[in-house]
Amino acid sequence: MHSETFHLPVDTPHDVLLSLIDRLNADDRFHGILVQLPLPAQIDEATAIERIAPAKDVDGLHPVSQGKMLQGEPTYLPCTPSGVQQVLLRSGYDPAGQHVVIVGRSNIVGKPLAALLMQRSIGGNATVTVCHTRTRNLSDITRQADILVAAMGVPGAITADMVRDGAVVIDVGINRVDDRLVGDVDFDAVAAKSEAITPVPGGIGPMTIAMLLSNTLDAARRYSSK
Ligand SMILES: Nc1nc(=O)c2c([nH]1)NC[C@@H]1CN(c3ccc(C(=O)N[C@@H](CCC(=O)O)C(=O)O)cc3)C=[N+]21
Repeated sequence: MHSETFHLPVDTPHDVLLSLIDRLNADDRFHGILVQLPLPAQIDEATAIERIAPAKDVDGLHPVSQGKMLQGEPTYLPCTPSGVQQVLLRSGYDPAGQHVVIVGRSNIVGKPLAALLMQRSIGGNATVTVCHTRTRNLSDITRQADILVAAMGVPGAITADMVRDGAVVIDVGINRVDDRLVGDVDFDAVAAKSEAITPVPGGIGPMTIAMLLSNTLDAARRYSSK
């Protein structure tokens, strides 16, 4: 697989980034493009993502991809949400009929994950609750979760008292604290009472990368068969 990383200076003008995306859209050597987020203030994130050709949107964040996913149409799925779905399915925790509580409502994790897990499809059919900074009595809700997904980006925010005995806990947080990588879950205390839990590092991060590669392989196959 051929891959190139374009490291642009933090003060890159908006139009320079858009021209690079245009160039990569038109270059047959690339079947997939990912614009690493977050972007600096002079760049409008939504405009940059919309500039990616939907056929090359292996990150699954283009509004066309997100719209199709919401409607249950085939498309590139966003990598972290589909990584969460796959780790559940492949570990024997089908979300169907389960109460999944997602804490966090970002465009990259919380919102698309809710849409994915509620679909009428394999890996879907969950009852989904989304919590966020304006949620009242958060721990009353998280304690009702069969599957609890921590995606708020606050180190150690999910403590043991917020988790039902025997729950399955998915930690999506990637926080750097004193040069160490930690998740959004207070791992040791929560691990002691949960049925299963994903660690950080070594959990959803590598699943995200695997889904990106899988989407890119699909993109290359689709390109060569057209
Ligand atoms: N457009 C876009 N799409 C993304 O998917 C995206 C993004 N922007 N911006 C940043 C976040 C973060 N993210 C990670 C993916 C894998 C690991 C990962 O695999 N981490 C390893 C540890 C790596 C280490 O030790 O440094 C692990 O969790 O085991 C981490 C972080 C994707 N993101």
